[in-house]
Amino acid sequence: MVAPPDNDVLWARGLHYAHSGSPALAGVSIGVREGEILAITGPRGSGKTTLLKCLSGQIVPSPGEVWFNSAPVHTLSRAARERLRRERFGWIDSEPHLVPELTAWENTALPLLMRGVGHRAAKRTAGEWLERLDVGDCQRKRPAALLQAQRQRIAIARALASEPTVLFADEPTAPLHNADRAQVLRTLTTAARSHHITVVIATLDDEIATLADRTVSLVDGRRGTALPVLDAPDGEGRAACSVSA
Ligand SMILES: Nc1ncnc2c1ncn2[C@@H]1O[C@H](COP(=O)(O)OP(=O)(O)OP(=O)(O)O)[C@@H](O)[C@H]1O
Repeated sequence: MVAPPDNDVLWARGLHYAHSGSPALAGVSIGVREGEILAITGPRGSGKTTLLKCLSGQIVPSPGEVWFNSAPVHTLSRAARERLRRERFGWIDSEPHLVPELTAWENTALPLLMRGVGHRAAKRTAGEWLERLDVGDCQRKRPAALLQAQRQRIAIARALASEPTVLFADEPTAPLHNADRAQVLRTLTTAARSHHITVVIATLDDEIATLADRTVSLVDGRRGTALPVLDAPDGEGRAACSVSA
């Protein structure tokens, strides 16, 4: 095994993965720089979710290597990978998975409380993130009393509140109305930048090209061809690129 470049917080080489014998990734190599917002795009079934799961240690590539902060992830035990995910990674799914018995603020504060943050501080932090995601007035409500779009905003607030080193977001705007998607993506990327959170985001939203630092496309489990560099009017997104399998 050859160690990855020092400036990549995440680095993966030659990732292959098959679901029950059906190939989903066919030799993807990728590096993610510290603080970068990297968008993974591609048509349905191109392997975006599988790539995020490999990079975040949820599944182990075979063959392939994943490194986090210059340490191998793919050789870790299941327990060690779970600890890494709990302590250093965040995950936003395409559907909000909230604890039904807990209120919005309790759901948002849960990862902080599990890390030993005091009740008062956790509640204050959760409240701030819920305000930022425009669901501050839902704090005392349980998921069943909320719209799916509100639940998703709470799930995003929960992921950001624990300030992970790397935040993985798999189609995070899927449950939102079109009108809300760009605003939520903007909030997510702005918050990540201000808190130095590295983001790897799989999305079909075109808006991401103007918000991400780089865009990598997947086609049939391989990296696609180069995309043109985009000049965002406000300079937020810095480029889009992708080359070779
Ligand atoms: N649990 C599974 N069992 C069997 N096949 C799967 C499973 N998960 C994904 N696949 C298959 O692996 C391939 C890649 O799927 P993946 O979900 O990674 O792609 P994706 O780009 O995220 O797609 P989508 O945008 O639809 O979520 C697809 O052909 C998909 O059908």
